[in-house]
Amino acid sequence: TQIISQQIEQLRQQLRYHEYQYHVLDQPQIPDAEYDRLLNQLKQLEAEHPQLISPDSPTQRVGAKPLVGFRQITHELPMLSLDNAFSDQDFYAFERRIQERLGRVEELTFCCEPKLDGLAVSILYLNGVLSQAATRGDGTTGEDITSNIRTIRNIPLQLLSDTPPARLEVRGEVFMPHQAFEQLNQDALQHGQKTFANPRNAAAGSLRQLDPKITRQRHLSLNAYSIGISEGVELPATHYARLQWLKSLGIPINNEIRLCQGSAEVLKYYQDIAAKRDQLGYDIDGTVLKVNAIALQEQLGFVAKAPRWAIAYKFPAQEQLTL
Ligand SMILES: Cc1c[n+]2nc(N)[nH]c2nc1OC(C)C
Repeated sequence: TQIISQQIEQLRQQLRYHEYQYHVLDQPQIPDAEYDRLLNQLKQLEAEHPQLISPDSPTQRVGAKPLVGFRQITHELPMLSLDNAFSDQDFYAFERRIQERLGRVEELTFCCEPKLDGLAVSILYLNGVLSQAATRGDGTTGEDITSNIRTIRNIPLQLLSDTPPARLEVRGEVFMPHQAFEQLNQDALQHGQKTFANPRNAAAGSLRQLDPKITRQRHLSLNAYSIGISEGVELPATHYARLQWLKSLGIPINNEIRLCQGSAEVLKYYQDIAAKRDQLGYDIDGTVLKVNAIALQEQLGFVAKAPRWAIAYKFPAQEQLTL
C-alpha cells in the first residue's frame, strides 16, 4: 500500500492547496465540483485504508462525537482587550501619549484593520498541525472549542509550510457573514426554532455548540489579527509583515488591512472603512489601529486595567535638597 499512501498524501496536498486558493487568496483554481470530487476520492481511499487516516487530513473536519461540556484552557499569554477611541481627538491624544512615551517626533506607521464583530479565539498549531483552540473567555481562561474550530472551512488543519514553527498561536475573530446569518435565521423560522438577534450572537452560539456537526452547518469564518505564542521561528519585525506571513501559511486575514503613515492617513482609513461598512458582507464595530513596529509595541507594553474607582492623588515632586 506504499502506492496508496502516496496517492492519499498527494490528494491531501492538492486539497490543502485548493483550500488555500479559495479561502485565503479568494482565487479558486478549480470549480467547486472538482474540489468535491477530489475530496470524495480521498474519503473513498481513507475508507478503504482506515489505518492511513490522520487527524490533519482535509477529510477530518467533522470528527468528534458531541461533547458533554467544555474543558477549560488557560492562555499562556493573556488575551487582552482594547482601549476605545470615540473621536478624532481621542486618537490624537492616543498618538500624543505614544510619542511622548517614546520620546519621538517623526511620524509613526500604523497597521489599520477593521474590527470584526465576532468572537475572539486562540488556535494553537504544533509543528504546523492544528492541535488546540480556545475562546478568549475572561482573557485568562477560555473554553476548549477545538472540535468546533476544526469545522470552519477557512481554518487550515495544517499550515502550508515544509518548515512549520514548533509552536504557533494564531489569534483572531470568528464571525458569521451576513449571508450565512440570514440563511440561518430563515431556516430557524421555518423549523420553529429560535432566531439569533445578530451575527455576533449567532457566531457565539455556533461556536459553543457541543455537537461539531451543528457548528459545521453554521458557515463561520476566521480572520486572524495577531500572533500569541511562537516558538522555533524568527518572526517579522512589523505587525503588517506578520499578518502577511500568517497569510502565506494559509491563515486567512482580512483584506481591508492597510498601512498608514501618521494620524491624517489613519483617520482617512477610519472614514474609508466607515463609508464601506455596509458593503463588507459582515459586521464590524470600528477599526483597530496598531503601532506597526514590534520593537515600539514592546517598548510601549500594556497598561493593566487600573481600577476606575480609585485614583492616586500625588504630592508635587519634592525639590531635592542639595546638601
Ligand atoms: C483584541 C483585539 C481585537 N482585534 N481586532 C483586530 N482587527 N485586531 C485586534 N487586535 C486585538 O488585540 C491586539 C491588540 C492584540
